[in-house]
Amino acid sequence: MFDLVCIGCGATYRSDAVIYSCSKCGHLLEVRYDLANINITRKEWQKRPLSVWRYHELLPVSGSPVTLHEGGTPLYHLKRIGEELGIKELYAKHEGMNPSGSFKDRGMTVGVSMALQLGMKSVACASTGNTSASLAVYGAKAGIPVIVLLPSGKVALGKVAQALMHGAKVISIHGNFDRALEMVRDLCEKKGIYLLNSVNPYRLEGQKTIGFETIDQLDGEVPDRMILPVGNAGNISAVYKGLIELTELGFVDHMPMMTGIQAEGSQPVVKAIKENLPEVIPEASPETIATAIRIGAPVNAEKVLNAIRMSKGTADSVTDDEILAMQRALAQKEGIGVEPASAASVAGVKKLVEAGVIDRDERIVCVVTGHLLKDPETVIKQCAPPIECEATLESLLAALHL
Ligand SMILES: Cc1ncc(COP(=O)(O)O)c(C=O)c1O
Repeated sequence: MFDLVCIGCGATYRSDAVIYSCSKCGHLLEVRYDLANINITRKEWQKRPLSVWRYHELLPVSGSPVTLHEGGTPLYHLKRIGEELGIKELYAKHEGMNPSGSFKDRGMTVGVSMALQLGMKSVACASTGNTSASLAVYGAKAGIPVIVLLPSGKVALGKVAQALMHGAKVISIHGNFDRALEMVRDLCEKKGIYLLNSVNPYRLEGQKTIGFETIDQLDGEVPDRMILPVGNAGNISAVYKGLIELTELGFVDHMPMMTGIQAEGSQPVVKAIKENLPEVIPEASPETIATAIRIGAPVNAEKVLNAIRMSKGTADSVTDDEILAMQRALAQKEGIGVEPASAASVAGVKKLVEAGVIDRDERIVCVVTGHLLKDPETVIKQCAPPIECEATLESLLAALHL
């Protein structure tokens, strides 16, 4: 039903090969379906519950998946922030509402299911946090051992807590994420462990369903623009790929402009887009409060440049202050709690609208990628502490100035 195809030279690999990049030219692989033989209509999809698995005809898993009911996340209309920015149709797809609190679950339900399908006995990843939390959760559900490599001291507390509690072997590397990824790739190759970073083409298959759901939630309408925070650039590339499949199936007739937002201190993709470079030049020391996107050498560089350029989208960066201000705005004006990296997408809208790059008439969907509680330390630092109060009504009234 599908092949693994090299995005560089077009070499084709069997679907049961354990392989992450082309053995001939080294480029990344992607899953290609025989779309002419996919017998499904959008109407039939819509009869099923909104979830990753609504779209199983366009996913590689053949048996029962390892699932915790991922996907089916809300698409919120950002009325107040939209009004302030003069945009009528501004939406947030809240991926923090997945089982482990981030979009990674969409990738892991598919990735871990494929690990079992391929007969793998253990799985591993490097992570800025959410990937490790999600892999720990799905590894636990599948009953296979999980190894995760984290950049020491640079992972938000909630994510480390999840990886530990769900039973992963957690290794704290004295180096950044990019180095941890190199190490885990070597480890997996040498020890026959299944790699579940976003170089794994199956993970991206799960993540592409963000785009499918968005279109279903907009009653079949394609947003003018989809905006995502970009780190390793897997998610934006995945959503683009999925929407291309929908156009090839004739389910939609055009593509949204794919727009990537990075943090100012970690913006190799933005630089490549703005300077029209043929490739992304890695940054050696990325830095941002949004630790989830603190990545200097995105592995999906080639895919993201193609997604942004082919869809006539763009990329821009936002400062840490802009990220935190939008995190507070989402929490306090919309009731939507997201972690800093997620707020980057909406902060990017504000910047691009004010700069006149985004038209106020556009229908815009921001993907907010992870839940507020992932990074409690950054939250606490921004908020005044609770008011201490004696256990009497008098003290309470005084504390409330009433
Ligand atoms: C919350 C959050 N947002 C965005 C991203 C970036 O996604 P990608 O690496 O696919 O670009 C990540 C990646 O870890 C993340 O955890």
